[in-house]
Amino acid sequence: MRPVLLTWNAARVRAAEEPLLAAGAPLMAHAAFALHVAVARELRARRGRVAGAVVVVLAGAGNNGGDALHAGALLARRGARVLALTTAQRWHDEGAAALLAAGGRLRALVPDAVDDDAAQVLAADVVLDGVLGIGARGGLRGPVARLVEAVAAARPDGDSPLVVAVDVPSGIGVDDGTRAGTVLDADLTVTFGGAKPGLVLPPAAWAAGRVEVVDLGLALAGPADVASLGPDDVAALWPVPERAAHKYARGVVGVVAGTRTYPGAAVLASSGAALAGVGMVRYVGDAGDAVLAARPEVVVGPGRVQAWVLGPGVSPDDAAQRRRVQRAFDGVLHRGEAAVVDAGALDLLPERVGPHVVLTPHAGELARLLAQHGVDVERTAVEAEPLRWAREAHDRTGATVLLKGGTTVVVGAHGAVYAQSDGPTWLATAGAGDVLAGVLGALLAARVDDVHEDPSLAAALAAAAALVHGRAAHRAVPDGPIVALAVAHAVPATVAELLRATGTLAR
Ligand SMILES: NC(=O)C1=CN([C@@H]2O[C@H](COP(=O)(O)OP(=O)(O)OC[C@H]3O[C@@H](n4cnc5c(N)ncnc54)[C@H](O)[C@@H]3O)[C@@H](O)[C@H]2O)[C@@H](O)CC1
Ligand SMILES: [K+]
Repeated sequence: MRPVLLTWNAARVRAAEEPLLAAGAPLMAHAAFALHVAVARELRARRGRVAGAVVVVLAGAGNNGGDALHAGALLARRGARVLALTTAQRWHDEGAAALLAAGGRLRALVPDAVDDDAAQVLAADVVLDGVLGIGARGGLRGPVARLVEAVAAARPDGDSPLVVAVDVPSGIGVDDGTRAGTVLDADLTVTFGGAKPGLVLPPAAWAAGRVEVVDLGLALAGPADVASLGPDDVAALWPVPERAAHKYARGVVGVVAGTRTYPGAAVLASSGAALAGVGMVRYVGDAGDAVLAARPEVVVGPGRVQAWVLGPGVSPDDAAQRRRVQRAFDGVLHRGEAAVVDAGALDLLPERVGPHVVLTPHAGELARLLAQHGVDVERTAVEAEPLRWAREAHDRTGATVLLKGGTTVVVGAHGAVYAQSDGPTWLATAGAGDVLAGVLGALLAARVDDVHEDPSLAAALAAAAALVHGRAAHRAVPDGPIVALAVAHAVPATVAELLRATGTLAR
Protein backbone atom coordinates (compact mmCIF):
# COMPACT_ATOMS: atom_id res chain seq x y z
CA MET A 1 0.00 0.00 0.00
CA ARG A 2 1.18 3.51 -0.75
CA PRO A 3 2.22 5.28 2.43
CA VAL A 4 2.01 9.02 2.89
CA LEU A 5 3.86 11.00 0.22
CA LEU A 6 5.62 13.98 1.73
CA THR A 7 6.79 16.88 -0.39
CA TRP A 8 9.29 19.67 0.15
CA ASN A 9 9.64 22.92 -1.74
CA ALA A 10 12.63 23.75 -3.93
CA ALA A 11 14.38 25.96 -1.38
CA ARG A 12 14.22 23.26 1.29
CA VAL A 13 15.54 20.61 -1.10
CA ARG A 14 18.41 22.88 -2.09
CA ALA A 15 19.20 23.68 1.54
CA ALA A 16 19.27 19.97 2.35
CA GLU A 17 21.55 19.26 -0.63
CA GLU A 18 24.04 21.95 0.31
CA PRO A 19 25.93 20.23 3.13
CA LEU A 20 26.16 17.01 1.13
CA LEU A 21 27.47 18.81 -1.97
CA ALA A 22 29.95 20.72 0.19
CA ALA A 23 31.18 17.39 1.51
CA GLY A 24 31.67 16.19 -2.07
CA ALA A 25 28.73 13.78 -2.28
CA PRO A 26 28.14 12.81 -5.94
CA LEU A 27 24.44 13.64 -5.88
CA MET A 28 24.05 14.05 -9.63
CA ALA A 29 25.74 10.72 -10.36
CA HIS A 30 23.47 9.08 -7.83
CA ALA A 31 20.34 10.79 -9.26
CA ALA A 32 21.24 9.96 -12.86
CA PHE A 33 22.01 6.34 -12.03
CA ALA A 34 18.62 5.89 -10.33
CA LEU A 35 16.92 7.62 -13.25
CA HIS A 36 18.57 5.28 -15.75
CA VAL A 37 17.55 2.25 -13.68
CA ALA A 38 13.92 3.39 -13.71
CA VAL A 39 14.00 3.99 -17.47
CA ALA A 40 15.71 0.65 -18.15
CA ARG A 41 13.06 -1.13 -16.11
CA GLU A 42 10.28 0.54 -18.12
CA LEU A 43 11.99 -0.29 -21.39
CA ARG A 44 12.42 -3.93 -20.41
CA ALA A 45 8.77 -4.13 -19.38
CA ARG A 46 7.66 -2.62 -22.68
CA ARG A 47 10.02 -4.21 -25.20
CA GLY A 48 12.00 -6.85 -23.37
CA ARG A 49 15.40 -5.21 -23.57
CA VAL A 50 17.23 -1.90 -23.30
CA ALA A 51 19.58 -2.48 -26.21
CA GLY A 52 18.25 -0.98 -29.42
CA ALA A 53 15.68 1.22 -27.70
CA VAL A 54 15.38 4.74 -29.07
CA VAL A 55 15.76 7.36 -26.35
CA VAL A 56 15.39 11.11 -26.84
CA VAL A 57 16.71 13.38 -24.09
CA LEU A 58 15.42 16.94 -23.91
CA ALA A 59 18.24 18.72 -22.12
CA GLY A 60 18.00 22.21 -20.67
CA ALA A 61 20.84 24.44 -19.52
CA GLY A 62 21.02 23.46 -15.89
CA ASN A 63 21.59 20.47 -13.64
CA ASN A 64 18.22 19.03 -14.58
CA GLY A 65 19.60 18.66 -18.09
CA GLY A 66 22.77 17.26 -16.49
CA ASP A 67 20.80 14.50 -14.77
CA ALA A 68 19.08 13.64 -18.03
CA LEU A 69 22.31 13.60 -20.07
CA HIS A 70 24.12 11.39 -17.55
CA ALA A 71 21.16 8.99 -17.48
CA GLY A 72 21.20 9.04 -21.29
CA ALA A 73 24.89 8.10 -21.20
CA LEU A 74 24.21 5.13 -18.94
CA LEU A 75 21.40 3.96 -21.24
CA ALA A 76 23.68 4.35 -24.26
CA ARG A 77 26.25 2.13 -22.52
CA ARG A 78 23.54 -0.51 -22.31
CA GLY A 79 22.98 -0.31 -26.04
CA ALA A 80 20.17 2.23 -26.32
CA ARG A 81 20.26 4.65 -29.25
CA VAL A 82 20.28 7.98 -27.48
CA LEU A 83 19.81 11.42 -29.03
CA ALA A 84 19.97 14.51 -26.85
CA LEU A 85 18.27 17.67 -28.07
CA THR A 86 19.60 20.70 -26.24
CA THR A 87 17.00 23.38 -25.67
CA ALA A 88 19.15 26.37 -24.62
CA GLN A 89 22.37 28.10 -25.66
CA ARG A 90 24.21 26.21 -22.93
CA TRP A 91 24.10 22.66 -21.65
CA HIS A 92 25.66 20.59 -18.93
CA ASP A 93 29.22 20.01 -20.18
CA GLU A 94 30.03 16.92 -18.16
CA GLY A 95 26.71 15.31 -18.95
CA ALA A 96 27.16 16.02 -22.66
CA ALA A 97 30.71 14.64 -22.62
CA ALA A 98 29.54 11.48 -20.86
CA LEU A 99 26.79 10.96 -23.43
CA LEU A 100 29.11 11.44 -26.39
CA ALA A 101 31.73 9.15 -24.84
CA ALA A 102 29.05 6.47 -24.45
CA GLY A 103 28.16 6.68 -28.15
CA GLY A 104 25.12 8.94 -27.83
CA ARG A 105 24.46 11.89 -30.10
CA LEU A 106 23.78 15.50 -29.18
CA ARG A 107 22.52 18.46 -31.15
CA ALA A 108 20.57 21.64 -30.61
CA LEU A 109 16.85 21.87 -31.24
CA VAL A 110 16.26 23.46 -34.62
CA PRO A 111 14.04 26.52 -34.08
CA ASP A 112 12.81 26.50 -37.69
CA ALA A 113 12.19 22.78 -37.86
CA VAL A 114 10.28 22.10 -34.69
CA ASP A 115 7.90 19.74 -36.48
CA ASP A 116 10.77 17.53 -37.66
CA ASP A 117 12.17 17.37 -34.15
CA ALA A 118 8.69 16.63 -32.81
CA ALA A 119 8.43 13.71 -35.24
CA GLN A 120 11.75 12.42 -33.91
CA VAL A 121 10.48 12.67 -30.35
CA LEU A 122 7.26 10.88 -31.26
CA ALA A 123 9.16 8.03 -32.87
CA ALA A 124 11.20 7.34 -29.72
CA ASP A 125 10.53 4.57 -27.21
CA VAL A 126 11.27 6.92 -24.31
CA VAL A 127 11.61 10.68 -23.89
CA LEU A 128 13.49 12.05 -20.90
CA ASP A 129 12.18 15.50 -20.03
CA GLY A 130 15.21 17.25 -18.55
CA VAL A 131 14.54 20.81 -19.70
CA LEU A 132 13.80 22.44 -16.35
CA GLY A 133 13.87 21.23 -12.76
CA ILE A 134 13.66 23.05 -9.47
CA GLY A 135 15.60 25.95 -10.96
CA ALA A 136 12.72 26.85 -13.31
CA ARG A 137 11.50 30.40 -13.37
CA GLY A 138 8.19 30.25 -15.21
CA GLY A 139 7.13 27.80 -17.88
CA LEU A 140 8.75 26.52 -21.05
CA ARG A 141 9.70 29.19 -23.58
CA GLY A 142 10.89 29.43 -27.17
CA PRO A 143 11.39 26.46 -29.52
CA VAL A 144 11.13 23.84 -26.79
CA ALA A 145 7.69 25.17 -25.85
CA ARG A 146 6.62 24.79 -29.48
CA LEU A 147 8.17 21.34 -29.66
CA VAL A 148 6.28 20.20 -26.55
CA GLU A 149 3.05 21.66 -27.93
CA ALA A 150 3.50 19.72 -31.16
CA VAL A 151 4.32 16.50 -29.30
CA ALA A 152 1.38 16.92 -26.92
CA ALA A 153 -1.01 17.51 -29.80
CA ALA A 154 0.16 14.40 -31.64
CA ARG A 155 0.40 12.03 -28.70
CA PRO A 156 -2.85 10.24 -28.04
CA ASP A 157 -3.56 9.44 -24.39
CA GLY A 158 -1.16 6.94 -22.91
CA ASP A 159 0.40 6.14 -26.27
CA SER A 160 4.06 6.07 -27.25
CA PRO A 161 6.54 7.39 -26.47
CA LEU A 162 6.84 6.81 -22.77
CA VAL A 163 7.57 10.19 -21.17
CA VAL A 164 9.75 10.23 -18.07
CA ALA A 165 10.02 13.57 -16.30
CA VAL A 166 13.38 14.23 -14.68
CA ASP A 167 12.77 15.49 -11.12
CA VAL A 168 9.58 17.32 -12.21
CA PRO A 169 7.72 17.80 -15.49
CA SER A 170 9.58 20.79 -16.95
CA GLY A 171 7.91 24.12 -16.40
CA ILE A 172 5.41 23.25 -13.65
CA GLY A 173 5.22 25.49 -10.61
CA VAL A 174 7.45 23.29 -8.46
CA ASP A 175 6.26 24.80 -5.17
CA ASP A 176 2.70 25.89 -5.93
CA GLY A 177 1.42 23.33 -8.43
CA THR A 178 0.63 25.86 -11.13
CA ARG A 179 0.92 25.13 -14.84
CA ALA A 180 2.08 28.31 -16.50
CA GLY A 181 2.24 27.09 -20.10
CA THR A 182 2.65 23.91 -22.08
CA VAL A 183 3.93 20.97 -20.09
CA LEU A 184 4.83 17.56 -21.46
CA ASP A 185 2.56 15.17 -19.57
CA ALA A 186 4.69 12.41 -18.09
CA ASP A 187 3.90 8.76 -17.51
CA LEU A 188 6.51 8.61 -14.78
CA THR A 189 8.33 11.26 -12.76
CA VAL A 190 11.59 10.25 -11.10
CA THR A 191 12.19 12.87 -8.45
CA PHE A 192 15.36 13.36 -6.44
CA GLY A 193 15.96 13.75 -2.72
CA GLY A 194 12.28 14.15 -1.89
CA ALA A 195 9.04 14.77 -3.77
CA LYS A 196 8.10 18.36 -4.61
CA PRO A 197 4.72 20.00 -3.88
CA GLY A 198 3.95 20.47 -7.59
CA LEU A 199 3.97 16.68 -7.99
CA VAL A 200 0.87 16.36 -5.80
CA LEU A 201 -0.83 19.75 -6.15
CA PRO A 202 -3.34 20.41 -8.93
CA PRO A 203 -3.22 21.25 -11.74
CA ALA A 204 0.53 20.50 -12.14
CA ALA A 205 0.22 17.10 -10.46
CA TRP A 206 -1.83 15.84 -13.38
CA ALA A 207 1.30 16.13 -15.55
CA ALA A 208 3.47 14.00 -13.25
CA GLY A 209 2.10 10.50 -13.83
CA ARG A 210 3.44 7.96 -11.35
CA VAL A 211 5.95 9.51 -8.95
CA GLU A 212 9.07 7.67 -7.79
CA VAL A 213 11.29 9.24 -5.17
CA VAL A 214 15.04 8.62 -5.30
CA ASP A 215 16.56 8.78 -1.84
CA LEU A 216 19.69 10.93 -1.89
CA GLY A 217 20.16 10.87 1.87
CA LEU A 218 18.97 14.45 2.29
CA ALA A 219 18.05 15.51 5.82
CA LEU A 220 14.66 17.02 5.05
CA ALA A 221 13.64 17.99 8.55
CA GLY A 222 10.41 19.35 9.98
CA PRO A 223 6.91 19.05 8.63
CA ALA A 224 6.46 18.57 4.90
CA ASP A 225 5.13 21.44 2.79
CA VAL A 226 2.36 19.32 1.28
CA ALA A 227 1.45 15.74 2.13
CA SER A 228 -0.65 13.22 0.33
CA LEU A 229 -2.13 10.58 2.63
CA GLY A 230 -1.96 6.92 1.76
CA PRO A 231 -4.27 4.12 2.90
CA ASP A 232 -2.09 3.20 5.88
CA ASP A 233 -2.23 6.74 7.22
CA VAL A 234 -5.98 6.81 6.89
CA ALA A 235 -6.36 3.52 8.72
CA ALA A 236 -4.31 4.98 11.57
CA LEU A 237 -6.54 8.08 11.70
CA TRP A 238 -9.84 6.21 11.49
CA PRO A 239 -11.82 6.07 14.75
CA VAL A 240 -12.24 2.38 15.57
CA PRO A 241 -14.71 1.80 18.44
CA GLU A 242 -13.38 0.30 21.62
CA ARG A 243 -15.05 -2.68 23.25
CA ALA A 244 -16.76 -0.45 25.85
CA ALA A 245 -17.91 2.18 23.36
CA HIS A 246 -21.57 3.21 23.25
CA LYS A 247 -23.23 5.30 20.60
CA TYR A 248 -22.76 8.66 22.32
CA ALA A 249 -19.09 8.03 23.01
CA ARG A 250 -18.59 7.16 19.34
CA GLY A 251 -19.93 10.56 18.30
CA VAL A 252 -23.18 12.03 17.13
CA VAL A 253 -23.40 13.89 13.83
CA GLY A 254 -26.10 16.51 13.33
CA VAL A 255 -27.10 17.00 9.70
CA VAL A 256 -28.77 20.23 8.54
CA ALA A 257 -29.28 19.58 4.85
CA GLY A 258 -31.92 19.40 2.14
CA THR A 259 -35.50 20.57 2.05
CA ARG A 260 -38.93 18.96 1.66
CA THR A 261 -38.84 19.71 -2.09
CA TYR A 262 -35.16 18.76 -2.47
CA PRO A 263 -34.58 15.96 0.02
CA GLY A 264 -31.72 14.31 -1.91
CA ALA A 265 -28.90 16.17 -0.19
CA ALA A 266 -30.36 15.27 3.21
CA VAL A 267 -30.39 11.59 2.30
CA LEU A 268 -26.88 11.63 0.86
CA ALA A 269 -25.24 13.58 3.70
CA SER A 270 -26.98 11.46 6.34
CA SER A 271 -26.00 8.28 4.49
CA GLY A 272 -22.38 9.37 4.23
CA ALA A 273 -22.23 10.01 7.97
CA ALA A 274 -24.08 6.83 8.98
CA LEU A 275 -22.08 4.55 6.67
CA ALA A 276 -18.73 6.00 7.77
CA GLY A 277 -19.40 4.49 11.16
CA VAL A 278 -20.60 7.19 13.51
CA GLY A 279 -22.43 6.44 16.78
CA MET A 280 -25.60 8.19 15.69
CA VAL A 281 -26.88 10.59 13.04
CA ARG A 282 -29.44 13.24 13.91
CA TYR A 283 -31.23 14.85 11.03
CA VAL A 284 -32.52 18.38 11.59
CA GLY A 285 -34.76 19.80 8.86
CA ASP A 286 -37.86 19.25 6.75
CA ALA A 287 -36.73 16.21 4.77
CA GLY A 288 -36.96 13.77 7.69
CA ASP A 289 -39.39 11.42 5.94
CA ALA A 290 -37.10 10.92 2.97
CA VAL A 291 -34.07 10.46 5.24
CA LEU A 292 -35.87 7.84 7.35
CA ALA A 293 -37.08 6.00 4.27
CA ALA A 294 -33.46 5.62 3.15
CA ARG A 295 -31.82 5.30 6.57
CA PRO A 296 -34.12 4.11 9.34
CA GLU A 297 -31.28 4.31 11.90
CA VAL A 298 -31.22 8.11 11.69
CA VAL A 299 -32.89 10.04 14.52
CA VAL A 300 -34.91 13.01 13.35
CA GLY A 301 -34.95 16.11 15.53
CA PRO A 302 -32.53 18.37 17.41
CA GLY A 303 -30.33 17.29 20.32
CA ARG A 304 -26.72 17.10 21.50
CA VAL A 305 -24.12 16.50 18.76
CA GLN A 306 -20.32 16.48 18.55
CA ALA A 307 -20.16 17.58 14.92
CA TRP A 308 -22.42 19.14 12.34
CA VAL A 309 -22.82 18.70 8.62
CA LEU A 310 -24.27 22.00 7.49
CA GLY A 311 -25.45 23.18 4.12
CA PRO A 312 -25.87 20.47 1.48
CA GLY A 313 -29.05 21.32 -0.42
CA VAL A 314 -29.78 24.34 1.78
CA SER A 315 -31.00 27.12 -0.48
CA PRO A 316 -30.50 30.81 0.28
CA ASP A 317 -34.25 31.47 0.39
CA ASP A 318 -35.09 28.75 2.90
CA ALA A 319 -35.47 30.78 6.09
CA ALA A 320 -36.14 27.79 8.36
CA GLN A 321 -33.02 25.88 7.29
CA ARG A 322 -30.93 29.02 7.51
CA ARG A 323 -32.11 29.50 11.10
CA ARG A 324 -31.14 25.93 11.91
CA VAL A 325 -27.69 26.43 10.39
CA GLN A 326 -27.24 29.60 12.44
CA ARG A 327 -28.30 27.82 15.62
CA ALA A 328 -25.74 25.11 14.87
CA PHE A 329 -23.04 27.77 14.50
CA ASP A 330 -23.84 28.85 18.08
CA GLY A 331 -22.81 25.38 19.21
CA VAL A 332 -19.71 25.57 17.02
CA LEU A 333 -18.63 28.92 18.45
CA HIS A 334 -19.65 28.44 22.09
CA ARG A 335 -19.54 24.70 22.78
CA GLY A 336 -16.69 23.68 20.52
CA GLU A 337 -18.83 21.45 18.31
CA ALA A 338 -17.06 20.64 15.07
CA ALA A 339 -18.67 21.31 11.70
CA VAL A 340 -18.46 20.59 8.01
CA VAL A 341 -19.71 23.67 6.20
CA ASP A 342 -20.83 23.05 2.64
CA ALA A 343 -22.87 24.67 -0.13
CA GLY A 344 -25.70 26.84 1.26
CA ALA A 345 -24.14 27.12 4.73
CA LEU A 346 -20.97 28.75 3.38
CA ASP A 347 -22.88 32.03 3.00
CA LEU A 348 -23.78 31.90 6.69
CA LEU A 349 -20.30 31.25 8.04
CA PRO A 350 -19.46 33.54 10.97
CA GLU A 351 -16.66 36.04 10.28
CA ARG A 352 -14.08 34.05 12.23
CA VAL A 353 -14.14 30.39 13.29
CA GLY A 354 -11.59 27.81 14.41
CA PRO A 355 -9.94 24.96 12.49
CA HIS A 356 -12.52 22.55 13.98
CA VAL A 357 -14.77 24.01 11.29
CA VAL A 358 -14.04 22.47 7.88
CA LEU A 359 -15.30 24.30 4.80
CA THR A 360 -15.84 22.08 1.75
CA PRO A 361 -16.33 24.44 -1.21
CA HIS A 362 -15.66 23.76 -4.86
CA ALA A 363 -13.77 26.43 -6.79
CA GLY A 364 -16.84 28.57 -7.55
CA GLU A 365 -18.01 28.48 -3.93
CA LEU A 366 -14.53 29.36 -2.72
CA ALA A 367 -14.46 32.38 -5.02
CA ARG A 368 -17.82 33.48 -3.58
CA LEU A 369 -16.66 32.96 -0.02
CA LEU A 370 -13.53 35.02 -0.65
CA ALA A 371 -15.67 37.76 -2.18
CA GLN A 372 -17.56 37.94 1.13
CA HIS A 373 -14.18 38.61 2.73
CA GLY A 374 -13.32 41.36 0.25
CA VAL A 375 -11.08 39.22 -1.98
CA ASP A 376 -11.93 39.51 -5.65
CA VAL A 377 -11.05 36.30 -7.50
CA GLU A 378 -12.63 34.38 -10.37
CA ARG A 379 -13.47 30.71 -10.27
CA THR A 380 -10.95 30.02 -13.05
CA ALA A 381 -8.21 31.71 -11.02
CA VAL A 382 -9.04 29.43 -8.08
CA GLU A 383 -8.78 26.44 -10.40
CA ALA A 384 -5.40 27.63 -11.66
CA GLU A 385 -3.99 28.12 -8.15
CA PRO A 386 -6.01 26.00 -5.74
CA LEU A 387 -3.42 25.99 -2.95
CA ARG A 388 -3.02 29.75 -2.98
CA TRP A 389 -6.74 30.45 -2.67
CA ALA A 390 -7.50 27.68 -0.21
CA ARG A 391 -4.75 29.12 1.97
CA GLU A 392 -6.22 32.60 1.57
CA ALA A 393 -9.61 31.29 2.72
CA HIS A 394 -8.01 29.56 5.70
CA ASP A 395 -6.17 32.74 6.65
CA ARG A 396 -9.30 34.89 6.33
CA THR A 397 -11.77 32.61 8.12
CA GLY A 398 -9.64 30.55 10.52
CA ALA A 399 -11.39 27.43 9.25
CA THR A 400 -9.80 24.32 7.81
CA VAL A 401 -10.49 24.46 4.07
CA LEU A 402 -11.08 21.41 1.87
CA LEU A 403 -11.23 22.63 -1.72
CA LYS A 404 -12.94 20.09 -3.95
CA GLY A 405 -11.73 19.35 -7.47
CA GLY A 406 -10.10 16.65 -9.57
CA THR A 407 -7.47 16.73 -6.84
CA THR A 408 -8.71 17.81 -3.42
CA VAL A 409 -6.56 20.37 -1.59
CA VAL A 410 -6.83 20.78 2.18
CA VAL A 411 -5.32 23.66 4.16
CA GLY A 412 -5.48 23.60 7.94
CA ALA A 413 -3.91 24.88 11.13
CA HIS A 414 -0.13 25.06 11.70
CA GLY A 415 0.62 24.97 7.96
CA ALA A 416 -0.97 21.57 7.37
CA VAL A 417 -1.55 21.06 3.63
CA TYR A 418 -2.78 17.90 1.93
CA ALA A 419 -3.47 17.05 -1.70
CA GLN A 420 -5.52 13.94 -2.46
CA SER A 421 -6.14 12.42 -5.89
CA ASP A 422 -7.92 9.24 -4.89
CA GLY A 423 -11.19 9.35 -6.80
CA PRO A 424 -12.02 8.54 -10.41
CA THR A 425 -12.94 11.45 -12.68
CA TRP A 426 -16.47 9.97 -12.70
CA LEU A 427 -16.79 11.22 -9.13
CA ALA A 428 -17.51 14.75 -10.37
CA THR A 429 -21.24 14.09 -10.11
CA ALA A 430 -24.25 15.60 -8.35
CA GLY A 431 -24.47 14.69 -4.68
CA ALA A 432 -20.96 13.27 -4.36
CA GLY A 433 -19.97 16.27 -2.25
CA ASP A 434 -22.93 15.67 0.08
CA VAL A 435 -21.65 12.17 0.79
CA LEU A 436 -18.14 13.50 1.41
CA ALA A 437 -19.52 16.04 3.88
CA GLY A 438 -21.28 13.24 5.75
CA VAL A 439 -18.18 11.04 5.90
CA LEU A 440 -16.08 13.92 7.19
CA GLY A 441 -18.78 14.82 9.74
CA ALA A 442 -18.52 11.29 11.13
CA LEU A 443 -14.74 11.58 11.53
CA LEU A 444 -14.98 14.96 13.22
CA ALA A 445 -17.72 13.77 15.60
CA ALA A 446 -15.61 10.83 16.73
CA ARG A 447 -12.41 12.82 17.13
CA VAL A 448 -13.54 16.32 18.08
CA ASP A 449 -11.65 16.25 21.41
CA ASP A 450 -8.45 15.29 19.61
CA VAL A 451 -9.04 18.10 17.11
CA HIS A 452 -9.24 20.66 19.91
CA GLU A 453 -5.95 19.36 21.31
CA ASP A 454 -4.27 19.36 17.89
CA PRO A 455 -6.16 21.64 15.49
CA SER A 456 -4.09 20.50 12.49
CA LEU A 457 -5.75 17.08 12.89
CA ALA A 458 -8.89 18.49 11.26
CA ALA A 459 -6.97 18.83 8.00
CA ALA A 460 -5.68 15.27 8.23
CA LEU A 461 -9.21 14.00 8.85
CA ALA A 462 -10.48 16.01 5.89
CA ALA A 463 -7.78 14.44 3.70
CA ALA A 464 -8.69 11.01 5.09
CA ALA A 465 -12.36 11.56 4.24
CA ALA A 466 -11.36 12.55 0.70
CA LEU A 467 -9.28 9.38 0.33
CA VAL A 468 -12.06 7.09 1.57
CA HIS A 469 -14.63 8.89 -0.60
CA GLY A 470 -12.44 8.51 -3.67
CA ARG A 471 -11.63 4.87 -3.03
CA ALA A 472 -15.28 4.12 -2.30
CA ALA A 473 -16.12 5.45 -5.76
CA HIS A 474 -13.52 3.16 -7.33
CA ARG A 475 -14.88 0.23 -5.35
CA ALA A 476 -18.53 0.97 -6.21
CA VAL A 477 -17.95 1.13 -9.96
CA PRO A 478 -14.44 0.43 -11.18
CA ASP A 479 -13.81 2.55 -14.28
CA GLY A 480 -17.39 3.58 -15.00
CA PRO A 481 -20.14 6.11 -14.36
CA ILE A 482 -21.19 6.40 -10.76
CA VAL A 483 -23.97 7.90 -8.65
CA ALA A 484 -23.49 9.47 -5.25
CA LEU A 485 -25.55 7.01 -3.22
CA ALA A 486 -23.47 4.13 -4.60
CA VAL A 487 -20.37 5.89 -3.27
CA ALA A 488 -21.95 6.13 0.18
CA HIS A 489 -22.89 2.44 0.10
CA ALA A 490 -19.29 1.50 -0.74
CA VAL A 491 -17.85 3.39 2.25
CA PRO A 492 -18.14 0.60 4.89
CA ALA A 493 -16.33 -1.99 2.77
CA THR A 494 -13.72 0.58 1.78
CA VAL A 495 -13.01 1.38 5.42
CA ALA A 496 -12.97 -2.29 6.34
CA GLU A 497 -10.41 -2.99 3.64
CA LEU A 498 -8.13 -0.19 4.84
CA LEU A 499 -8.34 -1.36 8.44
CA ARG A 500 -7.88 -5.02 7.56
CA ALA A 501 -4.80 -4.27 5.48
CA THR A 502 -3.11 -2.61 8.45
CA GLY A 503 -4.39 -5.06 11.05
CA THR A 504 -6.18 -2.23 12.83
CA LEU A 505 -9.24 -4.34 13.63
CA ALA A 506 -7.15 -6.97 15.37
CA ARG A 507 -6.26 -4.66 18.24
N1 LIG B 1 21.88 20.43 -6.61
C1 LIG B 1 22.26 19.19 -6.94
O1 LIG B 1 23.36 18.76 -6.78
C2 LIG B 1 21.32 18.28 -7.50
C3 LIG B 1 20.43 18.76 -8.41
N2 LIG B 1 19.73 17.92 -9.12
C4 LIG B 1 19.08 18.38 -10.35
O2 LIG B 1 19.30 19.74 -10.56
C5 LIG B 1 18.08 20.39 -10.83
C6 LIG B 1 18.20 21.82 -10.49
O3 LIG B 1 19.23 22.33 -11.29
P1 LIG B 1 19.48 23.84 -11.57
O4 LIG B 1 19.52 24.59 -10.32
O5 LIG B 1 20.65 23.93 -12.45
O6 LIG B 1 18.17 24.31 -12.31
P2 LIG B 1 17.41 23.73 -13.57
O7 LIG B 1 18.18 22.69 -14.24
O8 LIG B 1 16.04 23.43 -13.10
O9 LIG B 1 17.29 24.98 -14.57
C7 LIG B 1 18.02 26.10 -14.40
C8 LIG B 1 18.46 26.66 -15.75
O10 LIG B 1 17.37 26.94 -16.59
C9 LIG B 1 17.28 28.36 -16.83
N3 LIG B 1 15.86 28.67 -16.77
C10 LIG B 1 15.09 28.86 -15.68
N4 LIG B 1 13.81 29.04 -16.03
C11 LIG B 1 13.75 28.96 -17.36
C12 LIG B 1 12.69 29.04 -18.31
N5 LIG B 1 11.44 29.25 -17.92
N6 LIG B 1 12.99 28.88 -19.62
C13 LIG B 1 14.24 28.66 -20.01
N7 LIG B 1 15.29 28.58 -19.15
C14 LIG B 1 15.05 28.73 -17.85
C15 LIG B 1 18.11 29.01 -15.79
O11 LIG B 1 18.64 30.20 -16.26
C16 LIG B 1 19.17 27.95 -15.56
O12 LIG B 1 20.16 28.03 -16.56
C17 LIG B 1 17.08 19.60 -10.07
O13 LIG B 1 15.77 19.75 -10.55
C18 LIG B 1 17.59 18.20 -10.26
O14 LIG B 1 17.15 17.69 -11.49
C19 LIG B 1 20.01 16.49 -9.06
O15 LIG B 1 21.09 16.24 -9.89
C20 LIG B 1 20.33 16.07 -7.67
C21 LIG B 1 21.44 16.86 -7.13
K1 LIG C 1 12.37 18.17 -15.85
